[in-house]
Amino acid sequence: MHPVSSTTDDRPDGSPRPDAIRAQHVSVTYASGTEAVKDVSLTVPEGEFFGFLGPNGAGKTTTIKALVTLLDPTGGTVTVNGFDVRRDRRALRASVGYMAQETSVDLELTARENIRFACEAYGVPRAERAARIDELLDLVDLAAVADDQAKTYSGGMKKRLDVATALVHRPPLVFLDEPTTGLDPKARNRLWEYFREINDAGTTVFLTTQYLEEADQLCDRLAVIDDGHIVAEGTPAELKARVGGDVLDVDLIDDDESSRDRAVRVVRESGLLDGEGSVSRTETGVSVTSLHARRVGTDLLVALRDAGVAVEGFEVHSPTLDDVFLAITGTPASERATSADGESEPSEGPTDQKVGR
Ligand SMILES: Nc1ncnc2c1ncn2[C@@H]1O[C@H](COP(=O)(O)OP(=O)(O)OP(=O)(O)O)[C@@H](O)[C@H]1O
Repeated sequence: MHPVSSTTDDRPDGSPRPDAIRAQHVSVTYASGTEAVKDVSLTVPEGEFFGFLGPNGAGKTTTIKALVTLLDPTGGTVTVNGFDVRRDRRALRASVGYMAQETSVDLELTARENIRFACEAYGVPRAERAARIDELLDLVDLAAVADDQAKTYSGGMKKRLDVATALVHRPPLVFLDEPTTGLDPKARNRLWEYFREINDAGTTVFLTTQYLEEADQLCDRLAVIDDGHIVAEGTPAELKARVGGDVLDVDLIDDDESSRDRAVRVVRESGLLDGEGSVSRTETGVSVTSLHARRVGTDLLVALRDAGVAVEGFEVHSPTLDDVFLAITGTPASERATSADGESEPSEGPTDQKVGR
């Protein structure tokens, strides 16, 4: 796999930005034998908002853990903020913030107390703590409830508190592991604002997500991981351009597997796509990507009807990152979910612990 190349602008004086993350041929095999990460190479320059996108179980969390020294890679080399993941573990950990998927908030404590605890754990000088706590409470809009116990907070508020605790030591690089999973759209949008603010202030962000829209909204550049391999990389616009054409999504009344397969055959055999484009099953029907999707859409619907395939609805649109995933892997992201058992320990891995603590 080729390393993910940088497209971020150089500095004003023309010198290239140093790399915040440099990972070469990284692999992680768990003791169970699961090869969770296979030959992953990526480079993230300072200041970038980088997205690591992939379905459930693709290897996102394992990659982050290898980057922040919570797991030892089975193979490959990693430097983060110039620190080697094997040789400079302590310095590396002190130089990054990490918001894990599971909350680290102590529900019995208030927001202020949670942040103060994180300041102590990260060694923020005593004299600076009060101001730092107020600054972070403001950043994540929790000042008004700062002295309420965290158990009274909504899911979104707890996530915001997690963001604040990951930032207490002002790390130049922050890892956000699926930070908005399970949140409603309003809470998600609010978190996006903070992530943008953090990045605008100069912090490099490495975000993992299953939400293609999230990656599209926030990220300068993306890598898509599937089954431990990086399968695509580029800016959101570049990835969408890879789809090559517009997308016709057709929902079927009978959307069982054989009906969807039949619809795929009908589209392929219709000859309407002039030998280009692609057609794949979706969860509820079929998706046709073609340079001619807009022009031949109606004819395709007629062909389906004539073949006895009942159509419930359809839509033609410009490609989204969902379409990118489908085009790259041939399967919708949602159909590729595998269960992350999370049971056995990695072959060389130390136990999980919060970075910097
Ligand atoms: N501790 C572990 N022991 C054994 N296998 C594991 C362990 N943790 C994860 N895996 C497996 O490694 C693979 C990658 O999992 P990982 O959690 O890195 O994926 P992910 O992309 O972060 O997914 P999710 O969105 O579910 O967090 C999966 O097959 C998962 O079942």
